[in-house]
Amino acid sequence: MGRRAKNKQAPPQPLEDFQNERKKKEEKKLKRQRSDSVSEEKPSNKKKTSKKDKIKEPKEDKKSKKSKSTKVKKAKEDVKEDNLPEVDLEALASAKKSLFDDESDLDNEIDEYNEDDLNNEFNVASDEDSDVEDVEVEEQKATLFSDEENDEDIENLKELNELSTQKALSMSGKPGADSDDSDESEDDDESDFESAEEEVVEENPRAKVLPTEEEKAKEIMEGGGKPDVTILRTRMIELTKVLEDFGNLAEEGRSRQEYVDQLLEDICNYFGYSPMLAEKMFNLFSVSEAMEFFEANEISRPITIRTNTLKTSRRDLAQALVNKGVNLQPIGKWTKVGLQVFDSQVPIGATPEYLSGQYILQAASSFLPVMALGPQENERVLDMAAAPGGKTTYISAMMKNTGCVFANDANKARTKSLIANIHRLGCKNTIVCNYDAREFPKVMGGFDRVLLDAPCSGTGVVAKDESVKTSRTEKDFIQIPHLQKQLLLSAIDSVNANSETGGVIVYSTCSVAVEENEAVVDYALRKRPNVKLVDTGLAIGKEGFTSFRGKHFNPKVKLTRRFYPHVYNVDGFYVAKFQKIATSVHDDNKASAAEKEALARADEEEESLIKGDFASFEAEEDQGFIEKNKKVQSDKRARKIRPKK
Ligand SMILES: C[S@@+](CC[C@H](N)C(=O)[O-])C[C@H]1O[C@@H](n2cnc3c(N)ncnc32)[C@H](O)[C@@H]1O
Repeated sequence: MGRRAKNKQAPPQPLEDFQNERKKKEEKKLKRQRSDSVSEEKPSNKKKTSKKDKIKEPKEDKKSKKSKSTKVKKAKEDVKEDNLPEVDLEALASAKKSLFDDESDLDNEIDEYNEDDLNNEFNVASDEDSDVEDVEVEEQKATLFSDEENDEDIENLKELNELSTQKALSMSGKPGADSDDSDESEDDDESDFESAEEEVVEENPRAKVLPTEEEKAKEIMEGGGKPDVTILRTRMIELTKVLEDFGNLAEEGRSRQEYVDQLLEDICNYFGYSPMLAEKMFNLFSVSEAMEFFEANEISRPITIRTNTLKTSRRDLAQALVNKGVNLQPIGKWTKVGLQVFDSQVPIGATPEYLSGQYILQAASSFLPVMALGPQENERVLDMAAAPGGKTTYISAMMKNTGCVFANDANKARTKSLIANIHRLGCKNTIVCNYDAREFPKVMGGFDRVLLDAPCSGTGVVAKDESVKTSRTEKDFIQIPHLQKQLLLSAIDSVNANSETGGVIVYSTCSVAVEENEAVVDYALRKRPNVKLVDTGLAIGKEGFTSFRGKHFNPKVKLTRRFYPHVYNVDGFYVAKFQKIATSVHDDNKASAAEKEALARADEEEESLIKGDFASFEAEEDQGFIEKNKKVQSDKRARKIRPKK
């Protein structure tokens, strides 16, 4: 039972606006928390509710409910309304603290970069319609971009987009061609918001939030087999509040775990996750941030395209597309090739520019591993898991069609789309191959750079593929990392440590699970001390975890980067960059994928055996044995490494 937003909303914000807004909100939140703690010092049984304490109701009901208290009891009474939209983003957006903190209208209806969907979605006016040029728009086009793309160009593009939007609105006969509806509604929201600030309600800080088993059974009965979404939403907000200030808000005699368990149950019912996955994702964040993450997964990410610089410049592409009625904007300062598409009067996956390979539909997060890889002209680069080629074609473009890119994928069927993209985008320096990537370096080694965009559980792209919510099992989070570890070792062994320009390995996944990210990187650092982690060089991203739920990783794992939908409005992603500092015996490894698999299995079994044996080595007297064992292991490793010449 996913709670996906179904209503088309205003165009999504560019990443930078999204982040600035988030920053402002965080500052506001801090301010609010500071003033909360000041007011806590003054004893009072009256509490002034901030606008974020209020549960924002759907527009038609909001005003009439302004004077009501936020007590859970009251909220439960409100459940009777039956006209609720499937997901009330507004209500979620204005909940306590940063819970569902994002008030921006980021939603659009397209779930995936499925070209047919995109074409239908954006085909709001016929091609002939777009021939009717607006004189004002024409004049603007002439000055759209100067030779060097700069901020002024971007401003020009914004203005041009506005004119183009107005033209589209007036052609479609929709109201608002001369006014900005979204602004108006924001003002409207803001005024409701402000008046809520002034409200003073009596509140029992230790209100009963946890339902009894009987109450839960009743909820299910009254909801016709499943709990009512409004009850769930209200309770999630209240549970989050309590968990964020447990000492002051929890009911006497109730444990934190009871609140967490209830919240997880509600998350599963409301958003449609399996209990295992809900808990796994919940554990990655603070309680309120976890709620933001779950909420962001209900909203599609913006449609983005990457300019193929082998064929055109972003400036020329933007101009050509704007001429056709595509409303777009640069994604953000961190990329010089990305454009965000707000809407279009033409099918975005079938324009002449698309068909002639001037751009590719590509998620913004997908640019990041290639930027971290930083391929140079005339290098030899391996893309180990390349299909359908979004990153291969970017690598090829960064190398300006020089050198050689080996684009490999184990799935033969998927190499068809890889080949099609390589052809369409005019990549002439690329060779497609079809191996299990664990066969490298037996197939070929000595690359200047290797990208491993690994097969993964897809927990970062739930907004694109809702099936992830229920299809992933515990076993996946053992088996997938098992494969990822072997692939990463093969990637490392396939790089030439003495490369004059590179010696770089980038590991990426579209998963947020620690098992597939930090744990894999940490494993590689342990197994291959001839590599070190280096800064990804990416302007955005959160630091990788150095410890997680009792597991400690190499401190350098901090250099890896995590990307989250609720923070950057991009798919959940992970990027790690290694530099190979010395050759090792493994570089000459002629083992096949099957042999490596068998070895990895034995290794893992041994590791877990050792872990089991060492489980009682916590005591101080055993510390000496542990240290001695570590030294023996590291001496063994050192003997295997040959220093870089
Ligand atoms: C995340 S996708 C790659 C996306 C691609 N890099 C892009 O940007 O378009 C992972 C790919 O790994 C491939 N794959 C899975 N197991 C593999 C293996 N053992 N060796 C090579 N490729 C594998 C899958 O077929 C899939 O195409």
